[in-house]
Amino acid sequence: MPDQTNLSPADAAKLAASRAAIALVKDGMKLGLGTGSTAVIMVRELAARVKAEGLNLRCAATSQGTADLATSLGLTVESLDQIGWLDLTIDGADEVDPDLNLIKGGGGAHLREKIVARASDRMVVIADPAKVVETLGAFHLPVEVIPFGEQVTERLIRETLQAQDLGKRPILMRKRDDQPYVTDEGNHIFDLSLEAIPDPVHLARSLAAIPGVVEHGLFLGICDLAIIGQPDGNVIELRGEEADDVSDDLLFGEGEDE
Ligand SMILES: O=C[C@H](O)[C@H](O)[C@H](O)COP(=O)(O)O
Repeated sequence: MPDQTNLSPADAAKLAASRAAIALVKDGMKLGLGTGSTAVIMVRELAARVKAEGLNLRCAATSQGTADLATSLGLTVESLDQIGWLDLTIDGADEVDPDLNLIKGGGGAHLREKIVARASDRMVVIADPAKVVETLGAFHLPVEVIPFGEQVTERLIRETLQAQDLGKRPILMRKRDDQPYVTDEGNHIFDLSLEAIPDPVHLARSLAAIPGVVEHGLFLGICDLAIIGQPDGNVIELRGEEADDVSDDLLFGEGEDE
């Protein structure tokens, strides 16, 4: 297992969060495995624990990349439909606000991630402190769209943003090697630079109502617990109503007034 002292502060924090989340895993559980750099650390730690303790788990992955990694490390990966319903999903996030609302999809996996998270009794987010924000939106909001008619979809997204006074900043099609980025489902992604999302519920509803939009990266009311790792190996847990005060400490420093 990696030694915390050899890691960058961000990776040490991700490792601390991963270890705390994995402590929630029990023998016989059906688990959802997230996607992204934090999830990679978590999957490696999980595989090490499964090997050491001989745990019997069934896992559903939120991306092909995670499925490949987990399988290569000896975890049992099945499709979500084979498993049916999950006890727990552990995933990273691009932003976490004091109400445990999230932006996800920086790695392009938010569609499968949302399906897997909603099919879980519990979703636990693991993150480093940089992911904790007061208001969602500094991170670009990923919106997965069907390639058919995507310029029309972009126009409808722009009109939606304008109607909510969010339309002044660019909408960029995500690219890889100068070509549109293609998701695991064969779709494309528009990244919306919004700076701040004052009413995530309103925006989420409006985006979901656009026909070519498959899924946006706002995860509202889905996360049950956020475990924020610290570079020194400690963790801070944000849950429900307590999250407000604790995330103030993370945002503004312990004991400081807002
Ligand atoms: O699509 C990717 C996922 O939503 C990731 O969980 C998210 O982007 C966080 O990734 P990372 O752990 O690399 O910061």
